[in-house]
Amino acid sequence: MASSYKRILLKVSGEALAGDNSFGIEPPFLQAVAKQIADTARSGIQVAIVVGGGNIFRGMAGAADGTDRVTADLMGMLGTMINALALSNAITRQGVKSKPFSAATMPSVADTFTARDAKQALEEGFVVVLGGGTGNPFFTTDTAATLRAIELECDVVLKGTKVDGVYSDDPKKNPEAVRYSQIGYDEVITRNLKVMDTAAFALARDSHMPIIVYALDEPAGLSGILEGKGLSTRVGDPI
Ligand SMILES: Nc1ncnc2c1ncn2[C@@H]1O[C@H](COP(=O)(O)OP(=O)(O)O)[C@@H](O)[C@H]1O
Ligand SMILES: O=c1ccn([C@@H]2O[C@H](COP(=O)(O)OP(=O)(O)O)[C@@H](O)[C@H]2O)c(=O)[nH]1
Repeated sequence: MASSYKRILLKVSGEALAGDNSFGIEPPFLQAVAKQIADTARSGIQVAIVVGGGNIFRGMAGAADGTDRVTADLMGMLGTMINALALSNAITRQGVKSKPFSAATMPSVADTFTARDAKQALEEGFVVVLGGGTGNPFFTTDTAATLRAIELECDVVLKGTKVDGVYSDDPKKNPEAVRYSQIGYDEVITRNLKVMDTAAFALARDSHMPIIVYALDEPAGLSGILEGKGLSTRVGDPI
């Protein structure tokens, strides 16, 4: 079955690039993620990526150590930019055109994100890799993913992570937790299911933007998930 999606936004967490380590970028994991993205792009789907930075620096952790939160979040956003450059380059090495954009102005590093320029790049066949989150402190790259998906008129947000969907409780802590195959926005928010933050789910709800949560090591891969194969959870309007 072919995918019905024309343009998708994939959120890749920073930790996915660190593999078994908690810090930095592990080349085999970077290449594996880049290959999944390149395969999907080659199938004709336009792909925008928002990349996290948890493998480099989290603002909350910096603030807990005494750095002021705004400075710590700027450091976190710079971390996401390092990942964006690495991932965009890895996608190019897979033989697919890719262009990084930055939410913050840093002209010698990457073009500054505008929806207009990013959409044009998508239409020209580039995979766009968006670093710098929303460009504002106190936000996360999950919220950035939802925001950019809405701005770029994507059909869906894919959240590639370490678990294969949204569970009734954190599956890493509670082995009794059960996975939903689909769930409504209000239910994830009221049950406080933490696979993405509330701001991201609320933004998605208000724009009716569906979110698919799946494991980055899912054997069906991103292309399979987009064709409805493998394990995942779809968060959307209740049916
Ligand atoms: N109800 C839940 N369903 C699924 N995962 C959950 C839930 N509650 C907490 N989690 C945790 O959320 C994590 C996925 O979010 P992600 O943003 O990729 O990780 P992190 O925020 O640690 O970088 C999973 O590793 C999982 O342990
Ligand atoms: O819009 C944003 C997105 C990210 N960040 C900072 O960047 C860090 C890394 O992003 P995130 O924690 O979302 O990365 P992930 O968990 O996806 O690897 C965060 O902790 C924040 O400090 C921010 O300030 N504003």
